[in-house]
Amino acid sequence: MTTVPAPEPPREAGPSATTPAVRIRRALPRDVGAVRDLVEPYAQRRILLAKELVGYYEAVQEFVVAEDDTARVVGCGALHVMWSDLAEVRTLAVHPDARGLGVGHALLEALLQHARDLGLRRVFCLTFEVDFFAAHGFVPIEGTPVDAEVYAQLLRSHDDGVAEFLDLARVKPNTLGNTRMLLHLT
Ligand SMILES: CC(=O)SCCNC(=O)CCNC(=O)[C@H](O)C(C)(C)COP(=O)(O)OP(=O)(O)OC[C@H]1O[C@@H](n2cnc3c(N)ncnc32)[C@H](O)[C@@H]1OP(=O)(O)O
Repeated sequence: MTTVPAPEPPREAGPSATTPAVRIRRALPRDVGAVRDLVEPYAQRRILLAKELVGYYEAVQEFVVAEDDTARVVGCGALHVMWSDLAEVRTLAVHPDARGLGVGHALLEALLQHARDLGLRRVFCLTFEVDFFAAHGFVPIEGTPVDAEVYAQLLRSHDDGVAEFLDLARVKPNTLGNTRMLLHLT
């Protein structure tokens, strides 16, 4: 569990400098409703992958959330392990009121630290937010960064996110315009 200090005051016009501190912590099953409410508007705009409510409960142990000093969940993100050395950052979302204040950065850093703690070497993401991820060391890639044997194993997954990672035809409409990015952890 990490406590994130109060974000720096906005550098330009933006939310008030009185923005409360946020705390990054593991998501609990009771957070699922708030996480779904956070993600849903972005999913409707096809920025994030839509999920059924049951899907959030199934994945809750992959999630961290950011809560403000009123215990309101203002951000979330997940780390999904793909293979022995590889995971994907998923469902990173910050409430529109809280964007541009460092909450997304704090969530992503927590997920990347979790990846390091798990002994992973590489983290993938599929995103429209290329500059944000590039600022954290991700670089755009082409194709799927696994060998043919691992690719064949991953094809056995029923997970839509894995299908997107593999760039399968059935999920191409979900991924149009997204950039595939990879980070090598240090
Ligand atoms: C793998 C995936 O999940 S891809 C999907 C990613 N999610 C989305 O696209 C959903 C919609 N977007 C969002 O929810 C958010 O904008 C995110 C998650 C992309 C980023 O979260 P935010 O909290 O807005 O990001 P954060 O504030 O940490 O950083 C954004 C920018 O604001 C800047 N910033 C940070 N703190 C402050 C501050 N106090 N004042 C002004 N700017 C600031 C950062 O430096 C950064 O600038 P940069 O992009 O030039 O480096």
